[in-house]
Amino acid sequence: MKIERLQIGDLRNIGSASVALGAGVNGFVGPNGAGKTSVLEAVYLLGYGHSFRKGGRDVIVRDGCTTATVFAEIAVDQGRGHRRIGIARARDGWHGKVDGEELGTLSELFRLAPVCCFEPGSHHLMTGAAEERRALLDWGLFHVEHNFLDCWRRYQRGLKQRNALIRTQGVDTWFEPWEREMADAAQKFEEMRDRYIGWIGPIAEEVGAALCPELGAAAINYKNGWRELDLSTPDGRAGWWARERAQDRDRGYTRRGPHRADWRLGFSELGQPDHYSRGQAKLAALCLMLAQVLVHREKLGAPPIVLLDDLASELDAQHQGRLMGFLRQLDAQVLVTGTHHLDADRLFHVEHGNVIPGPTEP
Ligand SMILES: Nc1ncnc2c1ncn2[C@@H]1O[C@H](COP(=O)(O)OP(=O)(O)OP(=O)(O)O)[C@@H](O)[C@H]1O
Repeated sequence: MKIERLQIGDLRNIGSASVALGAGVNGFVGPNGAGKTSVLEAVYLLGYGHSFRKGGRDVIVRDGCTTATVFAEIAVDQGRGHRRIGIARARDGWHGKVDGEELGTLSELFRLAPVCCFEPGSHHLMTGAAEERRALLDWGLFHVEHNFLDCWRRYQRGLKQRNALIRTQGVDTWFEPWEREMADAAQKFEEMRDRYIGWIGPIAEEVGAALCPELGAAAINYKNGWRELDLSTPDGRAGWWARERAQDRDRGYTRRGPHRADWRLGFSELGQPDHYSRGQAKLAALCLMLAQVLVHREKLGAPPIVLLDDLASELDAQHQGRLMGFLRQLDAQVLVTGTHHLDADRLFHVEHGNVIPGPTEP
């Protein structure tokens, strides 16, 4: 999909902006605090229903206003179809719309708006907690495997119930139905994760070789969250959870299962991901994101939208050049921000929350 027009209302310092985006690279240039990242944030909200920046949900709403809105006219099916999508952050929570219809759940909106983002905090993906990395993996699966969301939700519901029983000293027989439900859902979505890792592994290797050959060979390291337990036993996952109940009660939570899975991108010339420098962690995160862009394109026929925030301060000129060449080859729609001139197909000047098309002064 590609965004043809983006409309933003009362988001951060942007009162009202209507932006006609082009295919290819759209550059947003302006001084610090102008509102460039907020434009990217608006697009990100369509794809995730939350920001990539820290802070509560309400900080995105412009001071003194009640609701932040983002609407987009998008082209789908290689331009053969058009949809109107929107999201609003109001006092009572998030609201989504597709073609004028209010949505009961936002997942329909997210499915229409696949977005990948590389921003100044992306290095945390490699060096921070596993939760963010799992979310990234599951984002990829959500788009390419249609049953994923259903299985994932069933598993999360079961897990929540099991953890509640652990905390409230529930008797063993109450655990069994939830453990069976979790096992059924987990088996299905772990198969999907295995498949995804199988697809992305060789692609990540190629991306690493193209983007940062100096780091050596890239390889995905995936851990399924079971810490080597043999899942092929006759009673499988449910059996393990039953046998581990006593220890889980001691620890106060379910210690094993796909909710503890993790994945990272390692390089033959680097040490453990935990020891990556900030710059190395950024490159690894970028390679992982690009590999996801490629898997998405291969499975769904078109790449997701790519957001690159403050690229010039994140990557040196050589890596920037390789990245942009890569994205142009993929025919991805890119939104990139910077404080100086950007190499873009279409430029916008951003100042005091206004987004103005046209050439921009360096
Ligand atoms: N809720 C809010 N209401 C009004 N203004 C806000 C709100 N939250 C942030 N701002 C302001 O909006 C602007 C948002 O800036 P943004 O981060 O988008 O700028 P930027 O152009 O990307 O800047 P930089 O180059 O420094 O990263 C800042 O000036 C900030 O002070």
